[in-house]
Amino acid sequence: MKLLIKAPAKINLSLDVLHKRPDGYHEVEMVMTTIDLADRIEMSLLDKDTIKINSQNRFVPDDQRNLAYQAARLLKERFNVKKGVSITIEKTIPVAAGLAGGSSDAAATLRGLNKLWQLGLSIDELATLGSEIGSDVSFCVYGGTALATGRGEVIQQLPAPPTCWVVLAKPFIGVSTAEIYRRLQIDGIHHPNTKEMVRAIEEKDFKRVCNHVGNVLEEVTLDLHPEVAQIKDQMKRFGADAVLMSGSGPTVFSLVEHDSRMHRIYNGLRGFCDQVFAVRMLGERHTIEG
Ligand SMILES: C[C@](O)(CO)[C@H](O)COP(=O)(O)OP(=O)(O)OC[C@H]1O[C@@H](n2ccc(N)nc2=O)[C@H](O)[C@@H]1O
Ligand SMILES: Nc1ncnc2c1ncn2[C@@H]1O[C@H](COP(=O)(O)OP(=O)(O)OP(=O)(O)O)[C@@H](O)[C@H]1O
Repeated sequence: MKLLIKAPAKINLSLDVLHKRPDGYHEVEMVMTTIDLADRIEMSLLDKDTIKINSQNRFVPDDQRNLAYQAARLLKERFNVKKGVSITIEKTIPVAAGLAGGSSDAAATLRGLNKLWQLGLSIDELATLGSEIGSDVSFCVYGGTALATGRGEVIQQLPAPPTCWVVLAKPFIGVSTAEIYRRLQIDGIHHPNTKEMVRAIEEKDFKRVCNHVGNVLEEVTLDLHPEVAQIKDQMKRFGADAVLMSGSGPTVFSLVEHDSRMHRIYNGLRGFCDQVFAVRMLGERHTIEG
């Protein structure tokens, strides 16, 4: 038996850090949404009781470091599964880019194996399990658009944001999420207005969404990698309606209403960046399966 499942990337429309917690994580308030840029995960049952990971991408580990492997192992251990699985990851989402690629592969693996191994778990149960793998995994289990709090694992669904283009550009660098959080100076943070972002989405007000994008990790990554600021400047110059770094970076995205400007930004950034994409947001939760 075989299953093919999509693992979409996310962007953070806003990302705020409230304080550092005693467990070392940061208490966050984030508005996240999935986009039409996805890895394809193929899962097939194995007679042998093992987890096999295959990927052509040289940056993707094929052992227990892979978050998809960790998802399969978690389900096997927790539910005493004696079957094996072969997981092939066709990577489209740039690696270590702030787009939750690994987290989404893990979430897709949880959803897929729930079917393949006939575990009968609810989506909420899968999301709770996902939080044991990484802070972004719970959101990725649901997909769609959400307000994420706690360390990122407390998910409150939101309606689809207003329709627009998302143009993404990733410079030739990778970023460590742990290092960016470590370097963040909590005092003196300029907090984005999360409530206003949520309201703008609920009212499908594109201009207001654009006015309230914000990411407190941006400054930290920009200090380390000035090329991220250059990409932001270029996108603004080419006419983006809003420009922001996603997650801990280094990928920068712009929100664009008009097709002509989307083309201008996309063509202007190609050649200058490692990878450039122009995609739509997926909107609400139910659209991500398949
Ligand atoms: C930057 C974001 O991607 C935004 O969506 C997330 O906050 C990070 O999510 P993630 O990569 O799934 O994070 P995890 O794998 O759980 O943690 C990686 C590292 O980031 C730091 N980390 C992560 C999440 C959080 N709320 N506070 C933290 O301080 C911790 O040092 C942790 O060791
Ligand atoms: N399935 C996977 N795909 C990509 N990278 C993976 C995967 N599993 C483990 N990794 C490891 O995780 C690291 C971070 O990769 P990933 O693409 O998930 O980062 P990210 O998009 O910045 O994550 P986030 O936005 O959640 O912080 C990589 O350097 C890689 O070694």
